[in-house]
Amino acid sequence: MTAYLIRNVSPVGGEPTDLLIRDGVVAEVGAGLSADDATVIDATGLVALPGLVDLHTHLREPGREDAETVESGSRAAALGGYTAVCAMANTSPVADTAGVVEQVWRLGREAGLVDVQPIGAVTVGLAGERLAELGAMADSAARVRIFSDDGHCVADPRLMRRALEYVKAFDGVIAQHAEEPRLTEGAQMHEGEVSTRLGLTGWPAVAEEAIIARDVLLAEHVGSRLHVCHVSTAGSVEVLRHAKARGVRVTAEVTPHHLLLTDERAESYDPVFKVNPPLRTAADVDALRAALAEGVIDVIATDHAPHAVEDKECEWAYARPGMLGLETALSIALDVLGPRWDLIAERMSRVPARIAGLTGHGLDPAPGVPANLTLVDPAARRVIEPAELASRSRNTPYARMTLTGRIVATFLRGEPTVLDGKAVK
Ligand SMILES: NC(=O)N[C@@H](CC(=O)O)C(=O)O
Ligand SMILES: [Zn+2]
Ligand SMILES: [Zn+2]
Repeated sequence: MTAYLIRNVSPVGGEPTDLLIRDGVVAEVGAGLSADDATVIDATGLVALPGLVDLHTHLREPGREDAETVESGSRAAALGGYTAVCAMANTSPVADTAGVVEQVWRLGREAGLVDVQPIGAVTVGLAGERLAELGAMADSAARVRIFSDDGHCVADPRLMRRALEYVKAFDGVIAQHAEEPRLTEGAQMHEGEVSTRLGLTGWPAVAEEAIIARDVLLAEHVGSRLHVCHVSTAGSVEVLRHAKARGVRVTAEVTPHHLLLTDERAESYDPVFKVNPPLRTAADVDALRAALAEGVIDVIATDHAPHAVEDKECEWAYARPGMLGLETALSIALDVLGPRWDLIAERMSRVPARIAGLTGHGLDPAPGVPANLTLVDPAARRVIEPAELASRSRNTPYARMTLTGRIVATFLRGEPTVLDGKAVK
């Protein structure tokens, strides 16, 4: 195993220093280190973050390997500065058995670019009728702790209650896609002024807020853990604030796109901007940003949702919802939050690692800590070229935009997965 000496890097909240990485861990931290056998990386001007952790990634394998594979998605993640991703269960077959989650987990190990932590489905086939084998998935080699029917809402309150009760035994968490299905039938975009003008069926904010309100009450009632996926409205923030003030065990995520883009993008009728939940208003974006800074929203999660060209480059009404996120998330966070590195580390690494129970991740470099970290050049600017992305899909909403910040290197347990901004394998 090669040792690496990272020279003159800025740790979060500290003065430039050197890091020596050896045998998978951070061996030494301090100015003026030397090691004859180490490969030296001049990191002047770079920031060292704990490796990013994504609570919400769609890797599409098994079933839609044309859109993404565990390997291609892992490479996109590493290039985005991630060292761990949680893979959503809406694959084909659905990840609702120990067999499927173990398959995804093994594929992640084989790719060896990030730790792939499978999420298990809450209900069999995501059909919302019967609980899946949550215990068997938790006991499997994949050690599943997060369960989600993402893509679908666990709409039946009795099933949701039973799922919350069930996962308490192993400190699991239910990650809810909050969408009251009866309020979003045929919905194409956010319900508001723009949808009225365009004549597209609206997805009202209340369809999200009503489910979050119900679920925080259920979580409180049974004393279990709830995580809310892709929060998108100002009203949801108020419900979460209220629940947290009451001590409910609820955490929440926001995506980069909901922090940056608004429903006005739909005016282009470009389906790249079609996503679930839909892009909302500028007032919602402002509320989400404030909630993220304040901690009412705990983490940024990408909801990286690759789709094949034929599912995306078609009429708006027929296009699948979802956009890529892994390779651009840090740049969007930097744009939205500014160079508040401690806040970025908190929202994109430390807190998501804690929610997922990934004990080797989300740790700032210190002697003996697993060397999961990423080096960022905050001054670099790059133009996003969809064809140059590592993802197998091209549905980025940032095509040809100039973004600030670039991942220079990522280390997974001391081994580089990215060097000089390029994937190592
Ligand atoms: N976000 C999306 O618009 N799509 C996701 C499903 C989801 O996250 O709900 C997908 O799987 O494509
Ligand atoms: Zn979802
Ligand atoms: Zn999703």
